[in-house]
Amino acid sequence: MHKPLLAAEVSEPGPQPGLGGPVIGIIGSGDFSRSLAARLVASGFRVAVGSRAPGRVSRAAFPAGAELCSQGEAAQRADRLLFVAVYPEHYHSLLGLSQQLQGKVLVDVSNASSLSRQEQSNAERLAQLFPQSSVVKGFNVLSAWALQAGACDGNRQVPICSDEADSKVAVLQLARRLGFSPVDVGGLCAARGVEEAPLVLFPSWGRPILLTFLLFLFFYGYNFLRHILLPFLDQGENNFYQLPLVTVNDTLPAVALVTLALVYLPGLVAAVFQLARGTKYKRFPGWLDGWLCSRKQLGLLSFLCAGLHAVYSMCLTLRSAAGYTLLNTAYHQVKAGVENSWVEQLVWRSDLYLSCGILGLGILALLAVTSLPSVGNALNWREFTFVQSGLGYAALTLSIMHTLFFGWDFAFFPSAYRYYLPPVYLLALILPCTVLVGRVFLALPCLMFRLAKIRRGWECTRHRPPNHLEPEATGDV
Ligand SMILES: NC(=O)C1=CN([C@@H]2O[C@H](COP(=O)(O)OP(=O)(O)OC[C@H]3O[C@@H](n4cnc5c(N)ncnc54)[C@H](OP(=O)(O)O)[C@@H]3O)[C@@H](O)[C@H]2O)C=CC1
Ligand SMILES: [Cu+2]
Repeated sequence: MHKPLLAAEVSEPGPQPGLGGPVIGIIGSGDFSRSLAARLVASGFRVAVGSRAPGRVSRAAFPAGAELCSQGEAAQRADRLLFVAVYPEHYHSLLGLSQQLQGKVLVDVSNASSLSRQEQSNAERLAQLFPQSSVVKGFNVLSAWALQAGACDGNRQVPICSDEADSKVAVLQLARRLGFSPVDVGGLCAARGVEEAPLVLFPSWGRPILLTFLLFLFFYGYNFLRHILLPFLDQGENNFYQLPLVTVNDTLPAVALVTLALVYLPGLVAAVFQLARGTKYKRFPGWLDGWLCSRKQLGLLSFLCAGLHAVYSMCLTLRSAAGYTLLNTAYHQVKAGVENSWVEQLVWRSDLYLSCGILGLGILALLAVTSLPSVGNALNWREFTFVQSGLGYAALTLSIMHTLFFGWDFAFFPSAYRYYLPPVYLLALILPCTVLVGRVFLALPCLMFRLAKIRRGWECTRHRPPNHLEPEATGDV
């Protein structure tokens, strides 16, 4: 019923380059206009770029298939779609074009200049200025450059909204033909959110960062209490010099270990849910969904803490305090007449924990690299699962071993529980060990086969033998 918005709409698979595809208009000749024109021409459309002063615009900046003309001419030449690539504060300067723009679809591509939900959206303002045209909001990609970037960015999602269904369909089709994945986000009242999306700072990182920060605060506070405050109050020991480096370095591995455990815990919880419900088709609770979606961020934060811990550890011996302690120990040893202070057991301990730590960090680095979209996309499904799950558990196991070797047998002596507080590494081990035990438990054949069946679509209620199904189906239970 709606008139074809693009000539190409009738003849799939789309307009042919140079063969007279539909004309798309663009008002404005700035950065966005140039990038859009290049992409439109490359996709086979003809383009009319309308400028206030076409003679002043550099012809070389636009592709050969784009025609530079006045704003009025562009409005007239456009078959139906016109992009408004002008800053919103200049929309009113286009009012003289109202006649030519009548009945046309105006695509508002502007981004918000600040985050303030109360304000009217730019698109709604444009719709008020041009009541005779229909306004569609869309194409809010991260930058004009992202718009131009070809195939590698092709799957980028672009939200699109409008109150006019026909016009919205036309813009959705155009976006698809330009290689984007358009998402219909509803009416023009959604425009404000669309305009603000490029301004939101790391939306998926807030909670993981907060969680990591809280863990840091907890472990740092615990270390401060156990190693600095209580010894000071109790025996007047002055260990405050440890605050900037030693205490931070005692805290970072604990945070890294617990955060890494938090990457793998939601997967186990999800498996338990599926086993208990006997189906994978029921939605997980919201908190679990959110947690599952934060695993990549948590993993990268864990890697950051582990990396910092490695750098801090390498600097430990550079400190003046380390030099003094070594000299003092040597002096005491000379006085006591001890010639050889080699303790075979402790030599093994330090070599083992260092080696496990280095290997664990190396694997974490590999995981971090494969979590980059460009690298992850190059792996097939099996490779990705192997790296993210198999190697992930290897990193977790090595980190636990690193901590266990570090703790050695000291945890078995009462002196480790100064002021009745267990050492921090013991606290940090609780969650990771629970995750590892949970994983081993799920690898038991009976659970593993049932879970594999569920993940292939088997449902316990549907596949039960009829005599089991009956009472439930009739509601007798
Ligand atoms: N959707 C997205 O992801 C992105 C959207 N944008 C949006 O695109 C729009 C244009 O951005 P961009 O191309 O970077 O900006 P530019 O400053 O590079 O270009 C703006 C153009 O507007 C034209 N214009 C028309 N009327 C006026 C006027 N009265 N005063 C000044 N200029 C006028 C000018 O062209 P001429 O002189 O030829 O008339 C100028 O080249 C903005 O609304 C911006 O928010 C920008 C980047 C990404
Ligand atoms: Cu360590």
